Amino acid sequence: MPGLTFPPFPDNIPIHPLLVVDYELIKANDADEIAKLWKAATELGFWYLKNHGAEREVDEMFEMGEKTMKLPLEEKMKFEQGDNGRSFGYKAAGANATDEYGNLDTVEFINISKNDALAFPKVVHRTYPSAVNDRMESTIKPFIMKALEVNTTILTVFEKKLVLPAGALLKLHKNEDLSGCEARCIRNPPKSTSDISASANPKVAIGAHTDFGSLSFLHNRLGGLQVLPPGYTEWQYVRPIPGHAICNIGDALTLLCGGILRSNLHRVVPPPGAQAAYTRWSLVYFTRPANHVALNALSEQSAMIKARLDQLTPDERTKFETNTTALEWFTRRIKNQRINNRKGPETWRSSRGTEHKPEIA
Ligand SMILES: O=C(O)CCC(=O)C(=O)O
Ligand SMILES: [Fe+2]
Repeated sequence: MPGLTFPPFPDNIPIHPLLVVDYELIKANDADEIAKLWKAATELGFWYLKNHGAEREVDEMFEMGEKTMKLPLEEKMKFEQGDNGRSFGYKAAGANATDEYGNLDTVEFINISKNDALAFPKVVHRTYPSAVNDRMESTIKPFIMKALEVNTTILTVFEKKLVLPAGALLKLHKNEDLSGCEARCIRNPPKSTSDISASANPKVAIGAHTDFGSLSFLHNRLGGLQVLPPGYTEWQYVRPIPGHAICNIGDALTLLCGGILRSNLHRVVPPPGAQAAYTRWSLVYFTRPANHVALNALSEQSAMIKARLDQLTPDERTKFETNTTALEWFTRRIKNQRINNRKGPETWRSSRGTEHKPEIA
């Protein structure tokens, strides 16, 4: 995959421009860049991140992903995540619903826990296929370390902007704590030529969702990611830009800050135009709070978060007092997406997070 050239991303489709944030300037504490990051994180919840310094690690992760997905299905299934709401391990194509009707997803992916990667060869949560183990120290750990650095820098900015005490967010995301933090490499198969010509209503690869955790650090090469920005009724594509990561806020962070930072609805469809004939690879690092963290707004630690909650009706406010832990939140969402657990539309609804339009599929 690295080095391959793809047909261009088409111009004649609805595209949503994201703000471009320069990571080097964020690290240098540049006030204008921090203002841009804050605007992106509070208005849409998605932005491009350039100069993140992880390109080499990202390419190597895609190589690892390709090797892993090339293993026989029978071998990969030995490491399947299962139906109990565990995320780590392999997920086969078609194991998750993409909507309340029970349509199936088309992606396979491998999720590698941060705790397992940092402790390797010690097993914290579970074991992985050989193609993962072979690259754990040379590729996966370095990628995770880069992603952690990026996400820690960004969380530190948010902590200040939310006028939280220093370390208030970081201490909920300690490296040594057990958490749902994971790296995910995703493969979506190419569409056949007949599918492409009949693609007025393309099959959804990953259903509409908000991410579960705090921050996502995403890398893709082909189009297919779509966002539903506030006030829109039509999905908008996000154009992949070489060397630019896509970052977004997840539910856990939205909940902790009383909704000031936005966790926006998104989904993945087959790549647009001539790109649809290619296998689509993507890679995400999900930063999530430690398992024990209660997902309630931090209003006692920030007058800004408290003021935000005070503007809400009592009903709206209860949304930010989930009284569930991060582990319970993830387990519920993951478990109810699994098609094997489906009883009816209510199962899909039970998998929902803070989505502002849960009925949209
Ligand atoms: O593949 C992509 O571009 C996005 C993947 C995604 O949204 C996810 O895995 O949560
Ligand atoms: Fe996502």
